[in-house]
Formats: sequence, structure tokens, C-alpha cells
Amino acid sequence: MQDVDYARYDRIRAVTWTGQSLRLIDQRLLPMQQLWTTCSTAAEVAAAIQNLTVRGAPAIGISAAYGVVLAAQAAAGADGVVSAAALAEPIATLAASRPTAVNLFWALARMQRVLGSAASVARLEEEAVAIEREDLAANRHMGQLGASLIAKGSGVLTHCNTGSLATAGFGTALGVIRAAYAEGRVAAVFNTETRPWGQGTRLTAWELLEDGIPAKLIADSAAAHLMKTGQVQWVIVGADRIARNGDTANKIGTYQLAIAARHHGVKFMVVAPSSTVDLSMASGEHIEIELREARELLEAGGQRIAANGVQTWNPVFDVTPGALIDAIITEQGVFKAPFFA
Ligand SMILES: CSC[C@@H](O)[C@@H](O)C(=O)COP(=O)(O)O
Repeated sequence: MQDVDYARYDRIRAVTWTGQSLRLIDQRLLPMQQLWTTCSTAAEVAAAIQNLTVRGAPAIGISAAYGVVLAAQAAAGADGVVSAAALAEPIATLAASRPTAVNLFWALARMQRVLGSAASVARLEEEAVAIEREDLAANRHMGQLGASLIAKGSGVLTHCNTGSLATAGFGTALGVIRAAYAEGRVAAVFNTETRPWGQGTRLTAWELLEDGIPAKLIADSAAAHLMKTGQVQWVIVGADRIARNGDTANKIGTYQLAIAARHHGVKFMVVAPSSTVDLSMASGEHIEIELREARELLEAGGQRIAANGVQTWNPVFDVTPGALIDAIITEQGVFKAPFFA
């Protein structure tokens, strides 16, 4: 096994905690502009999650945890202690920012457990830092676990953005691709555009380029043809919420990739920290799917491209049945059906 040069992948950071504020690279502007925005309140963090300044399930959870710390700093007494009552509203605002990624609710619940009826700001900050550190460690471990499943010379396809920008660093599905590439297992990397918002075009293609990993961007609609031509042996994706039976909510388009993969004998891997596994859900049937604004479909590069009056339906996640998934990797191991049931 080849050692992975993690420092190489740590140059891009989505989320930076300064002690008094949260600095976020504005993912809406990448890759054309690298600008950071500073959040000083929980409401600003919630807005940044809602408007996709920061996105990706683990990065959303980490940001929300720091949002709680910002609210605690603002509400604490001279003794540095804050009450649960004082944080109820900011926590509710953070929880309302996006519905699908369970990491948001998981991180808030973890902060609330530490908060109890009252806690020191220092203890809350310690917990948020731990959430971030544990995510990075989980990603590095999942990278090794996932890479070990990939035979030398394989082609891989990934969807959406699951790299440093979506996590505390290194990434989930992209972490597996990075580790597998470092180990000399990967012969070709393809990534989808991921319409309508374009996480693949804007973010994953850029991360791979920065890594120096040779990769090709494909249209979402080219994926089945790519599989048919025998160029990929694995589809590797992240997740926003995984039910006990392995049903996996992830970026819209993941489900059709899984169907095409099964048809062509291509294996399908989901990579996500255990914070993405929602043990309260027996299946994916009840996962709330976020609907986003029509503009994402009606415009390209800020220009209107659809006729005035066109109506839209824009679900931004879908649920892939566990039956179409060959392996789910968490930091706790490699899971096969029946997964967590
Ligand atoms: C490690 S990120 C996993 C998922 O969060 C990712 O694939 C995804 O669907 C992100 O959606 P987004 O709408 O960009 O937040």
C-alpha cells in the first residue's frame, strides 16, 4: 500500500474556524474566483448553508456546529456559560437551512447533548472542533478502506462534489479516488457535470485538476454510454442520508447512475461517514427531498436560456435503493446488504 500525501489534498479548505468567526470559501464563485466570506452569527451561517456558499453534507454539519458556537459566544454571560433556552432560536434557524443532509441534524443534536440545560462556550467550541477533526480522520480512513476494493487498472466515475470542499478535508468518494490513485489502482477518472447546479463542473473538476489527477468531465447524459464502452468499473459517490436498509439519498442523478451501472455490470460504491447513516429510518421512503429554485434550471451562467413562462420541477436529491449498491464505506468498515438493518 502506497502512503497518501495528505498535505497535497489539505490545501483547499471549505471551512475555517478562527475562534470568533467562520470563514467559508464561497463555492458559488468557484473555480473562477476564490473569495472567502466571514460569518459572525448563527443566522449568517444558516444563510450560507441555504444559499450554497458552503455545501456537501459533512461541511454543512461542521458549519452548523460552529454556528452554534457563534450563537453561544453572543449569548453567554460573564461566566462564559450559556443556557439551552438562549440557543433554541439560533439552533432552529440552523436546522431550517436545508432538509436532506442528516449531518446537519446530527451535528446540531451532538451540540445540544453537550449543551444540556447550560454549558460553557469553551466546551461547545471543543465539541465543534472535535466534529471537524473526526470528519477529517474518517475521510482518510474511508479512503484506505474504499481504495482496497478497487482493482489495479480500473476506471472510476464520480458524481457531484465529495472532496475537500464538501467535508473537513480529503473527501468521501473523492477521498477514495485520491487514495486509490495514490496507490496506482486507478487508470482513468471521470466526473459528471452534476446539473443543474454543476457541482461536478465547478468543483470536482477543479479539485482533481489541483490534485494533478488526470480526469475527464462528462455530460450527465454521457454516463450510460461511458459505462457501455467499458471505460469504468466503479461508480463512487457520497451520500446525504443513508437509511438502515442502505437506501441512499444523494445528489439528483445518482439513482439513474446506479440503474445504468447495474445494467452494465459496473460496481457501485457509496462513501460516507457514520454521521450520514440515519438509523431512525428503516428505508429511504421518508427522506425529505429538497426542491430548489427554478432559476437553477432556467439559467446558465446567469443568463436566461429557457423561454419565459416555462414551468419547472427541481428536486436536488434522489434516493438510490440499497439493492443497487455493492458496498457502503463508513469509517467503521465496509458494509454490504443488508447494510445497517
Ligand atoms: C461528501 S458530500 C456528499 C453529498 O453531500 C454530495 O454528494 C451532495 O449531494 C451535495 O449536495 P449539495 O446540494 O451540493 O450540498
